[in-house]
Amino acid sequence: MLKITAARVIVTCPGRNFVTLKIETSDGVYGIGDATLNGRELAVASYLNDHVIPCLIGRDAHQIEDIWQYLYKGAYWRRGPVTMSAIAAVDMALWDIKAKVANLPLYQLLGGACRTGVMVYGHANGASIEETLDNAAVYAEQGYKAIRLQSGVPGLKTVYGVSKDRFFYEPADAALPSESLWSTEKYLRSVPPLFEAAREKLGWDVHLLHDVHHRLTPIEAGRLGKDLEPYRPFWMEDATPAENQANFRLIRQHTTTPLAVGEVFNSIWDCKQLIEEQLIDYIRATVVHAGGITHLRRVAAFADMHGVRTGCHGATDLSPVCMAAALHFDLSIPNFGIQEYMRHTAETDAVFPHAYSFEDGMLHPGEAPGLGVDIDEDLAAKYPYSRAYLPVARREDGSMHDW
Ligand SMILES: O=C(O)C(=O)C[C@H](O)[C@H](O)CO
Ligand SMILES: [Mg+2]
Repeated sequence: MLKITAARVIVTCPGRNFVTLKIETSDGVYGIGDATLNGRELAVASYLNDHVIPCLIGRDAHQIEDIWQYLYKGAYWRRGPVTMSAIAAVDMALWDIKAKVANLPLYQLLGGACRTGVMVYGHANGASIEETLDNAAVYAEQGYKAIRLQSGVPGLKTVYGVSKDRFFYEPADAALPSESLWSTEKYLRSVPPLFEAAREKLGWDVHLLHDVHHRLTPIEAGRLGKDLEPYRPFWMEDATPAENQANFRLIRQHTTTPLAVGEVFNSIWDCKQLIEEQLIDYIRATVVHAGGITHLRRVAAFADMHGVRTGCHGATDLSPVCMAAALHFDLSIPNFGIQEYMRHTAETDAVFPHAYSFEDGMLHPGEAPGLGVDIDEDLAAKYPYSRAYLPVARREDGSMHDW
């Protein structure tokens, strides 16, 4: 038995907030897990400190599945982003421990590698089409095989997903939610010219992606998907809010543009109908927000039965611990699609030293035992928590719009 002797939550803010769980065992081996939920970080820290850690002490760290079931079924109040991020952090840490004890990189415990590397996509953005495509050209020169394009919208002051910084993008932008103005009509007019110009400039050998950030109704999403078909996007992401999974039937009726959704999902139940009815082509649920490696493998297996591939979220608000775990997962599953890769800053990378590396448009988790990532607690302590929120969107008449 490998007894869990201690566990603690480390909150740090090297430019943005991260929450990390560290579990220690009787053999001195420890594991870490990402528990970061952007804009609600302290809720997960409390869920872990006040409701999970007391139940972990004394348990056998090798019993990953039993502990997962205990934390999921035993919670009574099942699911939700806070609960499932807390469970995810425990799950990642326990897989880290098990792989360290086995002296193997985690992907070897998940069935070994199904591929030589993990194809990633970078984030090109800019205030104008020209600026966005100049940014995209840099990613193409760096060897990226896939690039997401997000451009400013003429007539709108700011657009979510368009960073003030050329290469680093931090979604949480203020200590209280900033408010941005939204116009669907202006947005819908702006995207097709962006993709037409992108194919002109970048050619057809690079995958081009776009994120709608839940802003359209199903029929508007169908219209945008149809408008983009001539430019063959790799996917149109978060086209419409997905609480009503049946909404995607309407989009599917109008366009063959591939659909991706799921970065806000926290369990298989959020995507069961979407997958079963093949209403999407890529499921974006992540290790940190969907219950960890144990649950995400179930989602991937279910998706594989229905011809759906993975496309895990990988923004900067998912820590390098989650990125490392995602890469082991991505390497080991048969229906991997693509992995989002928003590079972290040097400050963040210093707090989370890691073995994963980028080469020729792909990331690889490396061969270090476990997840291959650590947290420098002394350095982490130098960056105290600093409240930050994601912005909200209001329409031109002042009414609230879908996130
Ligand atoms: O990376 C993406 O696809 C995003 O949509 C960014 C998210 O809005 C961000 O990670 C939310 O915290
Ligand atoms: Mg997104």
